[in-house]
Amino acid sequence: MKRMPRLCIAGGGTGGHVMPALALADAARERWPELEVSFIGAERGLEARLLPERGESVLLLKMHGIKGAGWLQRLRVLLWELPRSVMTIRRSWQESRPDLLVGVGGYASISGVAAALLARIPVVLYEQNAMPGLVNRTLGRFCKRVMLGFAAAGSHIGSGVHTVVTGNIVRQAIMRTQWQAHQPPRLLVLGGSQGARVLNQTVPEACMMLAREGRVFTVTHIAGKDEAAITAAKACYDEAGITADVLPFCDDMPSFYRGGDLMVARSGAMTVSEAAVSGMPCLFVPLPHAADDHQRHNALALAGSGGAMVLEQTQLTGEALAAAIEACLFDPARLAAMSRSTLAAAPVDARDRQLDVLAEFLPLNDSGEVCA
Ligand SMILES: CC(=O)N[C@H]1[C@@H](OP(=O)(O)OP(=O)(O)OC[C@H]2O[C@@H](n3ccc(=O)[nH]c3=O)[C@H](O)[C@@H]2O)O[C@H](CO)[C@@H](O)[C@@H]1O
Repeated sequence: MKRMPRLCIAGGGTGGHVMPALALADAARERWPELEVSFIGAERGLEARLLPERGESVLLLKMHGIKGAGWLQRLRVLLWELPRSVMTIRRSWQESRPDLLVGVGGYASISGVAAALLARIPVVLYEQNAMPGLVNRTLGRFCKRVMLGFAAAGSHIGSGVHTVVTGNIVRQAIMRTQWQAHQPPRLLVLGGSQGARVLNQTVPEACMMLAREGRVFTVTHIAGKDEAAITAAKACYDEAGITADVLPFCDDMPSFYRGGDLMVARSGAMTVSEAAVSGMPCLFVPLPHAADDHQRHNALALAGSGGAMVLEQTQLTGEALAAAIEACLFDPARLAAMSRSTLAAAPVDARDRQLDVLAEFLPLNDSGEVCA
């Protein structure tokens, strides 16, 4: 029987890992229609909902993260959950061994990468952030390539690691969005894929102050799953007479980006890259305790081009945020200039660059088609 070439994408947990994984799968299928793509994820991750909804084939592992966990939980993960997951993965490969595994980060990535290395399957890692995480820095030397979402990450990875700056791969529908000014102006709020408490509290407060000064604008606010925060933010916008949509999660991010003039956001890697490709002017509030301060490094990639401003969470009061929003949202010329600057920093050819890296390790014939 003819055996189709197979790509396995391992990782997930939050949107910052799942969304680029989906974008990569779509791109790979488009370039190589015969390629079989499967995923390895965690039962607790966002992928457990999103991938089956899309009809994707996914092996979901019973795994917990170790970030912020106590030592007992860490030991349990490292000595029990990780080896068990590796065995589960290797068993699943008895029938359908992949030709290449891409580790996109998150809980399930480590198990997938470990299983692939043990089975001598080529591994490519994908680091989305401008400051690479410990796992990629450590495992990188055992893998064929490490694809970098931001060029700045390169200087933080050891010399024994083969890195390729590809940029972050953004879903095609978001690539097609184009920034345009609206009247009245529209403010977007995005606390990453899980919401951000500080934005849920401070942005409605700042908006209330602006409304009291007679400013007219609308708000779309993605707040995460915290029901109490959603209710409180809605009440604040209503009291100020602001037309606002507050939602826990948005499944239509292209419309979200199309519908805004300025975004206040956390600076997760994909938020920053999506803002760049859609030309979205931004006020970023980096997560202060992100590992190695990676959210600040991500934000600086756009701030350096002039398309974004970075606001410190420690100094983020309603007044300070209101002043920053005021300075941008009601100045069409400034917004347009910021939009041009974000676009100039956009990873426009990340898709091709990532596929070119994968092509080095997939079984392809001379015409670049996958071969059985
Ligand atoms: C708290 C935390 O650990 N955050 C990390 C996590 O962020 P997080 O998961 O928030 O990731 P990003 O900001 O990088 O990306 C969020 C992704 O989810 C999508 N999205 C978001 C909200 C929504 O309602 N709908 C939706 O589809 C966005 O379009 C984007 O594709 O992974 C990132 C990438 O490694 C890191 O930079 C962040 O530091």
